[in-house]
Amino acid sequence: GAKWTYSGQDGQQYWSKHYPYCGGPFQSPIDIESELLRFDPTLGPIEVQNYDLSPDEQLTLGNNGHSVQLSLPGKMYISSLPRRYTAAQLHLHWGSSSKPAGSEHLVNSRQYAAELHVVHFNSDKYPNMSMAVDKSDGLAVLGVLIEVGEFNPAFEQFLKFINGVKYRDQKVQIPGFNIRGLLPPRLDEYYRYDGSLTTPPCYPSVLWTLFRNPVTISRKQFVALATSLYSSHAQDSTPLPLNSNFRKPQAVDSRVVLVSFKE
Ligand SMILES: NS(=O)(=O)c1c(F)c(F)c(S(=O)(=O)CCO)c(N[C@H]2CCCc3ccccc32)c1F
Ligand SMILES: [Zn+2]
Repeated sequence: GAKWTYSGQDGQQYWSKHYPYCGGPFQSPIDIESELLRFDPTLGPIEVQNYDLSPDEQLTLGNNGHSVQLSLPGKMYISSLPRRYTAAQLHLHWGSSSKPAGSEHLVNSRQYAAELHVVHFNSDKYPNMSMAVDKSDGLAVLGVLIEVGEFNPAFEQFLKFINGVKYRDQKVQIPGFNIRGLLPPRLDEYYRYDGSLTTPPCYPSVLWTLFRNPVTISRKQFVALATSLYSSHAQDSTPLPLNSNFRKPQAVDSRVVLVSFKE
């Protein structure tokens, strides 16, 4: 489709010109404010299967010009939702080294340094991501807030390869590792709401699960993420740094955010 960026002449306030859903309802991300929350006792712990990948398994780490993404094997899935949601890829959103706040979701207007998204599609109903991406029950994304603190060995399993994907469309094969290690310890505390892709085409097709507890990466790890990548191709004369790749919070309208925890 048409090119889009996070700022400038093709920036997020113009996305709806070519991608009408971006100007529609049920958009993500949102600012998760306390007064929107409703405790839902039926929200049990998130259960994931086959996230512990063997190092014999090869994953493709890539720079798609909008984020750094890691392809995930179809044996990984979420088993605690009414339908099986099979993993497709994970990617991140982050700020810049000068402005280290780059999460997409905010919690009571607090923006975290970065955010991890693990994208899954409803494989009970659809054969692949492409068929699921624009269906209202098509996708489920697990979101993890990231703050700067302790070094994170799980994130290092792919961050250590980031210099191999500096430029748009570069890809490298990396050994599998335990993807569960990227998630916070507690999968029973999360926010839940109906939303959308946070990039064009912004389809309102995502069941969002944002874990309550952030994880940490070290400042060195954050700086590597925020300063290593370019959205331009290697041969382009003007290298465009890839950072601050987060969409601003969208209107909540009459949506309620469910929470799996009481206080
Ligand atoms: N925040 S978000 O809404 O979760 C989100 C992103 F922010 C994001 F950048 C991506 S992208 O890296 O593919 C770059 C542009 O779409 C995705 N990809 C999804 C949706 C698009 C189609 C597709 C096909 C296969 C695998 C994943 C995806 C995305 F879902
Ligand atoms: Zn995302």
